[in-house]
Amino acid sequence: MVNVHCLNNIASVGLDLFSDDYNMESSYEDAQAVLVRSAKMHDMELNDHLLAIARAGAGVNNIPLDKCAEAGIVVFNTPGANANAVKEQVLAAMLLASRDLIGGNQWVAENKDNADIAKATEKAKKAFAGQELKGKKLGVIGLGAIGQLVANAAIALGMDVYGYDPYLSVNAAWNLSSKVTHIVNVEDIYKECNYITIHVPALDSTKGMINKAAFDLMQDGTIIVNCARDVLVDETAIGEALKSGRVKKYVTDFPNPTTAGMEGAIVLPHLGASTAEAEDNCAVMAVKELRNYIENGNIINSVNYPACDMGVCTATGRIAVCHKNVPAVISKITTILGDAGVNIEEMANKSRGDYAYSLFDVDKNVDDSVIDKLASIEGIIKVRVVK
Ligand SMILES: NC(=O)c1ccc[n+]([C@@H]2O[C@H](COP(=O)([O-])OP(=O)(O)OC[C@H]3O[C@@H](n4cnc5c(N)ncnc54)[C@H](O)[C@@H]3O)[C@@H](O)[C@H]2O)c1
Ligand SMILES: O=C(O)CC[C@@H](O)C(=O)O
Repeated sequence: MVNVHCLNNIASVGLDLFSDDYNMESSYEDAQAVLVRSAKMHDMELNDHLLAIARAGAGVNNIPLDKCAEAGIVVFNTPGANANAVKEQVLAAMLLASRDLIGGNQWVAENKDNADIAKATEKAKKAFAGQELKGKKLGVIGLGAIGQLVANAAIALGMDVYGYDPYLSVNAAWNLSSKVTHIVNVEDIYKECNYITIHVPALDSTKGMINKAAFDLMQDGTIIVNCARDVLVDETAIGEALKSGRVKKYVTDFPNPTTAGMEGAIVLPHLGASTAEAEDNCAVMAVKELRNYIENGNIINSVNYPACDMGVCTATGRIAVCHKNVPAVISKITTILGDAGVNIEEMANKSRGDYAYSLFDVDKNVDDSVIDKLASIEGIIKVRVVK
């Protein structure tokens, strides 16, 4: 039985994919597999028997990735599974920032008892007039799963789209409309665009990237949309930019003591991925990733270990090894297996930064004493008999 614990609500269509070999009632302390959305895991204990964490979503800044890698815990996310939901919210955000639909709706609610509301409407409505998206310049910072969908949708709405992503993947580039202007210096986005939307992960290198220096380059009346993470924007500086009129509206999906109630901000309660479709997609992908890792040792869509996929094991046994990316680990493993009379029928060895992962399909069951010898090799973090 494999113990599974969910730290957040995970859609049942995903959880239903676990077979009877999984115990869904496990506590966090006893879990071998954890499913999580936004729960903050940085201060949580990581148990020795924890094998994997799957983030049903894109952002993994709530998970201590290095600490997990060091403990041989493979962390997965679900790339692209909620991208359409966020794209649709970004379009809504740009529209809400362009037309005062929120103010207009509030006016109607406040005047609901006025018998002459229809007449009063025609006088009052000029206070809520806005501007169109068509023909405006949109800067998209980060052209991954979400950014590329936003860029393409904005092209379809008649916007002039500028895209910036120095690390753009080949796949993302293939999916991007050729009408998107490729920007190599993000400052050009700040200078040129009427709307700017950000879709990059929260990393040390991206925190505060939209800051006072960026606002100083912008035109008066720029609209900023942030459905990525609050830390990407210097929110003290954006408060000042809203007061000065440099920024006309700040739409953010992340309420915090600085943004909640901020004049000129439209603050949403982290709803970007909150559609039934996105929640289902994320849950299904996350559970499939966990099952593939636990049952086959395969790693697909990890954010702290390399991809490594040998399919379903057809040999007698399979051993999975999380280890440091240092010389001679593989030769030491093969020597120990060879000395034990175990033949390796197939193997894979992949690395990612400081960490590596290896799978060995072997011709006989390996006893515990051999596994203990493998585990004692310097640089080996975790050894698991998958089959
Ligand atoms: N509001 C929500 O509910 C919600 C939902 C999903 C994702 N998100 C956030 O959005 C982020 C992006 O999601 P995604 O699915 O598009 O991820 P992704 O990994 O597919 O795309 C991120 C892109 O950012 C690019 N990038 C990294 N550093 C950059 C930089 N300094 N400048 C420009 N580009 C840079 C990468 O090359 C990549 O193409 C997530 O990390 C998450 O924080 C929020
Ligand atoms: O799980 C959620 O609701 C939010 C997910 C989102 O922030 C993400 O990074 O994928």
